[in-house]
Amino acid sequence: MIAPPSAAAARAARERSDALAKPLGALGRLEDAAAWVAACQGTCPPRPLERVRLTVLAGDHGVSHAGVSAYPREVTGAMVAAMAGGGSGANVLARQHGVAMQVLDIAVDADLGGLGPAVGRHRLRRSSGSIDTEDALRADEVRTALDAGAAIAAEEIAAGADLLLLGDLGIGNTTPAAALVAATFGVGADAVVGRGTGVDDAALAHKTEVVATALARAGARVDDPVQRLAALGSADLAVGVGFLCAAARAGVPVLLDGIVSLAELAVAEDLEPGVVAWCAAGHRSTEPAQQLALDKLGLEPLVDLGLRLGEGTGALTALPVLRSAVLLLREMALLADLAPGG
Ligand SMILES: O=C(O)c1ccc[n+]([C@@H]2O[C@H](COP(=O)([O-])O)[C@@H](O)[C@H]2O)c1
Ligand SMILES: Cc1cc2nc[nH]c2cc1C
Repeated sequence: MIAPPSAAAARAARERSDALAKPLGALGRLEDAAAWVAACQGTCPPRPLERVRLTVLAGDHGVSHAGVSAYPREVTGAMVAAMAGGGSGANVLARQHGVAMQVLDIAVDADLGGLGPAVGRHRLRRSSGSIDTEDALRADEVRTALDAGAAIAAEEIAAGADLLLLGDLGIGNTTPAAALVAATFGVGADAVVGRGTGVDDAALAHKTEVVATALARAGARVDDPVQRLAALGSADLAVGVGFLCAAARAGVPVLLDGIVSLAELAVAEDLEPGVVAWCAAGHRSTEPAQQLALDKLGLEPLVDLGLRLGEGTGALTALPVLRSAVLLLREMALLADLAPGG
């Protein structure tokens, strides 16, 4: 069990919130958000979230050859290059909000060596297995991926981070993510599969079949989180699980993104109970699996704008809201200090 954030700091934050120059509860869920940051930092009022870092984990998926996405597999490598060059949606928002951002090629089906050594320094393999017909990974590859995720989180924390953001990039990745959510919470493919990049009705039905086939193929092995990642996950998803576990162990809070980060958290919480307390939900994605995981894990997202881009863009969009919550708790006057009569 991972040690929880400070209950005493959360209590102090609630008391301070109640004492601010406003009607009781008038800042709504911003009060919850500020209390979460205070609890994670173990201090009230919490420090401003100045040093924020985003890691985008990129990988390809065997199922992207199986008609489950609206876009071809080649987009993954092209988007990693765009991101390394600063042109993705996530780059725009990271620049706007002063977030240090990196993209890592974990298992892209392309040679991205031309982007320089940093992008590929945690590369594990070329694509992951097609989960409807074979395991995504061997169990030893899952363990290597979990260790890589922990090493990436450690690098980010060593660079100085008040808050970590986790993003994803990979054509087809909503299929293994949905399968992991279904297996974790014991629901069927129908309850988790969504349109991802925008598949039509026929492809949605096919994608549901692919997830159902994968779940049937994996069988009872999915009760074990490592076997679940091996059977239904991918290298990049397993790295994300290791990243979340390590951040929580180190007591560094994480702002989550869409379906992939929620699937990663669902498995992480099984692997090391207590991770979820160190995570906040950035946004509500359009994917049913993300909404199901949010509900099951007891998380309420900060924003709900119909985003379905991935890359960490939902977390980046929510970041100013979280920052506002912290500043309000730090800087507002107290009701008791107001001059009588104004
Ligand atoms: O974050 C989300 O909830 C989300 C929802 C739909 C699509 N995506 C992004 O789109 C890609 C996966 O979609 P798909 O249809 O190829 O499985 C991948 O690069 C994700 O980052 C992301
Ligand atoms: C262009 C494009 C950009 C993306 N960014 C994350 N997923 C993506 C999927 C596509 C297709």
